Order: sequence, then structure tokens, then C-alpha cells
Amino acid sequence: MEVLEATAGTPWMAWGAVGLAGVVAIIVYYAVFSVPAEQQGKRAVELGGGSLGREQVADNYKEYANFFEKPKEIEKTDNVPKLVDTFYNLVTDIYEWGWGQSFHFSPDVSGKSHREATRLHEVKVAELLKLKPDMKVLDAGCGVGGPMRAIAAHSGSHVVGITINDYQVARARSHNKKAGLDQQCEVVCGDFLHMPFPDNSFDAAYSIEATCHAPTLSEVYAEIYRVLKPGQLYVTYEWVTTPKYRADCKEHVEIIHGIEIGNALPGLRSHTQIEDVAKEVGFEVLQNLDLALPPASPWWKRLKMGRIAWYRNHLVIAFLTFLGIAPQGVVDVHEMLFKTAAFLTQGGETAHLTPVSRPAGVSAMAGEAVASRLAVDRALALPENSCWRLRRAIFES
Ligand SMILES: C=C(CC[C@@H](C)[C@H]1CC[C@H]2C3=CC[C@H]4[C@H](C)[C@@H](O)CC[C@]4(C)[C@H]3CC[C@]12C)C(C)C
Ligand SMILES: C[S@@+](CC[C@H](N)C(=O)[O-])C[C@H]1O[C@@H](n2cnc3c(N)ncnc32)[C@H](O)[C@@H]1O
Repeated sequence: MEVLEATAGTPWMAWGAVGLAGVVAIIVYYAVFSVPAEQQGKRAVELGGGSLGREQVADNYKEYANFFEKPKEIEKTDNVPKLVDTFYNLVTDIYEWGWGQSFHFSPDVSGKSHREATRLHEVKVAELLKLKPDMKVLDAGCGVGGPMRAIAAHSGSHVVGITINDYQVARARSHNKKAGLDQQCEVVCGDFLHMPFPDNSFDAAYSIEATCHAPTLSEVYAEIYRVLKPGQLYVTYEWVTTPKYRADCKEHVEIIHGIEIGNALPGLRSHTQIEDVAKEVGFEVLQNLDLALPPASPWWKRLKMGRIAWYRNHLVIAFLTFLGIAPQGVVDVHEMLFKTAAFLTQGGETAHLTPVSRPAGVSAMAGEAVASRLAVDRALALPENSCWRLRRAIFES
């Protein structure tokens, strides 16, 4: 009797095992080979080290991490562009794979996908700059060009992007071509602290979550000011700490430090510093908005929702490294990003739990401009995701 039952069960067990193996194979295939529509970027099997050779990834990661072990290194401003270049060799593929072609945050928009919310955030720049088809626009720190393509397509303007990382230049050019926007979008490899463009050569300029990498903000703002025509507009999305950040609070310092390490930041600035520097180099501040303030949904929501996917990604990368498909060192880079995602979420959530906002203050500025400071003060906010609209002064010295 027992023998009969065992033999009768065997085919079912065999079919079950085959079914299970099939499901596992589909999951592995999906995780390793497919490109989610959201991202339209890299596949896991293509993850590499940017312009670095496979064998250089692990050493470059160690070098990168060492910078933050020795605080004096990061303070040497000359070292920073090289550090940022190394960082983007290490993370560009992972960003494209796990986030898409736009390397920035945006407020979550109810009823819209991440991709749509990202586009809205980018198109907002075109609108703030009042872009028109005949205008030449600078994108300072353009990444692989997600924002550039959205802005060029929306406005019809000609966008010139600059990035310090030559791997990103190649990726951006290839994406531009595929999107049929290579006539409208140009990409240059260079340092935004010393741009290879003549004075007064752009009708508008923007930077999206990029100038936070500059060792000194005044240098990059002054350089953007130099290449912008007098009276023209510059919009920047900045990462800054809010008024509630306390340098004497251990928890705050740890969060900010975690954010700096995982994002190649030479030191986050406060929102007041940004305004002071902008004015110092000659801009009139037209508008300053904290884009994380309610009713906007939190910018870190996407990071938080993605947590399970990031764990899955970690397993996929570990598996591919074990097989020798992904270079050694990619696992460490991914782990660093994983940790920074936690710090970013923590910073955002702390602020979210105790929201207090101050009403808008409006003050008259020199010349014809009126600076409207719209509610910049949130409760605990670390960091703030803000938008600044600046105008190059019309009066030259
Ligand atoms: C402006 C900057 C970059 C902002 C964001 C685009 C990136 C900040 C943190 C990044 C990520 C964190 C977790 C990664 C995850 C573990 C991985 O599996 C998939 C990619 C991540 C989601 C990655 C994507 C980009 C970020 C959100 C800085 C540099 C000034
Ligand atoms: C977080 S990414 C943002 C990219 C792009 N703005 C976007 O939103 O997709 C920051 C960008 O700034 C660029 N960057 C940082 N420091 C730079 C420098 N000194 N010169 C030129 N580009 C720089 C990086 O190479 C990267 O492309």
C-alpha cells in the first residue's frame, strides 16, 4: 500500500519540482536580464565600472572610501573633482539600472508614475527659465542627460550639458541619439569650475542636484554667472541642510556624514549659505522654494518604497560577481549606496514627522528684482531639496 502511494506521488512531486525550477528561472531571468520600463537603462549583466577597467573597480572603490576615512583629504578642494569623477565611474551603471536616466529626486506626485513625476520636475525648470526654441541653455552637471532630453524636447531649445565624467558623456550622447535629440543636445566633458565656454554665451542655465559636488560653491556659481548673458536666468535644484540641522547633535551629524560619504559630497551647505553665495557672485535671488514642503509628497518616498528591490538587487549583484560577470568591487559600491539610501530616507523622515513651516517672507532687492522667499523653514529637515531661481545682474561692474 505504502509503495503504491509513493509511486503514485512521484510524478506530482517531479512536476512540482519542475514548476518550482521554472518559477525560480523566470525570477532570476527577470532580475538579471530585464530592464524595467521605468528605468530604460542598464541591465544587471551589463554593470561595470564606467570608464574603469574591470580589474580597477575594487581598488578605485577603496581609494574613494579612503577619502572619507581621512577628513583632511576631502578638505583639499583640488582633490574633489577627481573624487567625483571616480564616484561616477563606480555608480553610473547602478544608478541607470536601479533609478533611470535622471540622477535626481523629485516630489512624489499622486496618480503619476516615478517616471512621470521626474519629467514634471524637469519640465518645471524649462518653465521657470521661460525657455524658447531659439535659446541656448547650459546644463551644469548633466549626468547621462535625462533632464536635458526632457527639457530640450519640451522647450525646443538647444541644451549644452557638461559633466566631469567621460563615461557619462558617452552614455548621454548615445541616449540623445536614440531619442532623436542629438541635434538639440550637446554633451561636453569638463569641469564646471572651469568651463570651456566663452563669457556671456548662454541664454539660460540650470543645474539639477549637481553643484552640491563643488568644493566651493562660489567657484561654480561664479563660473555659471560668467557664461550666462547679463539679465538671464539660472535655476538650480540644490541639496542643503535646513535651519533645524544642529552641528552639535550626534544624530544629525551622523546622518549628514552618511549622506556625504555615499554621494561624493565635500560638505553639505545650509540654505542660507546658498543664498549668500548667489548674491556674492552677483545674482539677484528671484525665488527660493523648498520643494519638500507639504502639500508636496516626500522626495524620499521612492527610495523607501524601493527597499525590497534594493535587497533583491544586492543578491543579483552578489550572484553576478560570484559568477565573474560583474567586476569585483561592485558589491561594495552597491552596499555603500544601500547605506546612503537609508541615511537619505532617515533624514527625510525625521523632517516629515515633525512638520512646521514658516509663512512666506517677501523682501525687496536691489534693482528691479523682488526676491520672494517662499516658506523655506521645515521642522527637522535634513537635507532640504530646494529650487532657486536666480538672475544674472544686469549692471556690470
Ligand atoms: C544627487 C545625487 C544622486 C541622487 C540619487 C539619484 C541617488 C542617491 C542614492 C542613490 C541610490 C541609492 C540606493 C540604490 C539601490 C541600493 C540600488 O539597488 C539601485 C540604485 C539606488 C536606488 C541608487 C539610485 C540613485 C540614488 C537614488 C547625489 C550624488 C548628489
Ligand atoms: C547627481 S548627478 C545629476 C545629473 C543630472 N543633473 C541629473 O539630474 O540627471 C551630478 C552630476 O554633476 C556632475 N559633476 C559633479 N562635479 C562636477 C564638476 N566639477 N564638473 C562637471 N560636472 C560635475 C557629475 O558628473 C554628475 O553628472
